[in-house]
Amino acid sequence: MDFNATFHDLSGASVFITGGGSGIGASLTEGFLRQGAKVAFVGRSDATAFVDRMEAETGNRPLFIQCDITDIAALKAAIAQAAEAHGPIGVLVNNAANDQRHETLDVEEDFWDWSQSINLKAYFFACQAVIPGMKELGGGSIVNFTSISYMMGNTGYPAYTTANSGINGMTRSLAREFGPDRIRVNALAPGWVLTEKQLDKWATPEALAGHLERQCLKDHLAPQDIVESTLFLSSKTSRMISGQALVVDGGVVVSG
Ligand SMILES: NC(=O)c1ccc[n+]([C@@H]2O[C@H](COP(=O)([O-])OP(=O)(O)OC[C@H]3O[C@@H](n4cnc5c(N)ncnc54)[C@H](O)[C@@H]3O)[C@@H](O)[C@H]2O)c1
Ligand SMILES: O=C(O)[C@H](O)[C@@H](O)[C@H](O)[C@H](O)CO
Repeated sequence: MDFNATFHDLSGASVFITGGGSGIGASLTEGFLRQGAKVAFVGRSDATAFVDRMEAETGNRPLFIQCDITDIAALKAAIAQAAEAHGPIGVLVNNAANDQRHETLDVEEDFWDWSQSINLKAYFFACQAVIPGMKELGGGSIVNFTSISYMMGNTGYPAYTTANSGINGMTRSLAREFGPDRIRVNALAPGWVLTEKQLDKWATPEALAGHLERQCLKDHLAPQDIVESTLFLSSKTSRMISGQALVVDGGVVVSG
């Protein structure tokens, strides 16, 4: 993968990424590794082949910890393990999510709780778990992945869009509370990013064409298009940016 920017302070930084083994997360892992960061990531399924490939391609081996983030005790233990290996976490990227489609009238309580536990609850408790270490470090950066889906008023996954919106509220509140500790908390809202999963599951030619119609820029987004924005929010380059939502969507959501 080719990146333009170097963020010098990310070299040697202890970075924790949820869902860093596939989709956008895999590109994030690679992006941070190429900056020389010490990267730990969690995911549900074994990622040894990906870790080996990353080491071969970047010369920097990430630490993979198998963990289902709906198990908050396991998530906290994974963060503690990463901090033990790499030092206190200076950058947290809450990236893992699940955009499984569902109809409002079909949703049962169990599905709702499952969706919120991945798409919102795990985000909060990951933030809570890294904050004491960030205080020790004298600061840190948290990047919470959300989506433009709720801004577009998309249908077909209301539990997911509810969580996406909640992430922005949580981001602003934590940014206010921990700003005095120099901990920055921002959200990053991608547009439609053509990961293998999206291509496999939802990207019909009609849906792709309709979405491109709504973008100012007429190229589809790829996972690597999200990486440098994340590195920027993670790095001290953005030292006075906190409580914001950065939209990276090719210009679907145009403000003003
Ligand atoms: N791809 C898009 O078009 C798009 C658009 C807007 C926002 N986003 C956001 O970007 C982020 C990444 O999306 P993506 O498309 O790469 O998703 P993805 O489904 O391709 O990957 C998600 C990752 O999270 C992991 N994960 C999911 N549930 C988990 C669990 N319970 N425990 C541990 N790990 C778990 C998966 O294993 C995977 O590695 C998400 O926050 C998503 O909301 C994506
Ligand atoms: O993660 C998401 O938010 C969704 O999975 C995607 O479907 C796109 O964002 C949406 O299609 C944009 O219109």
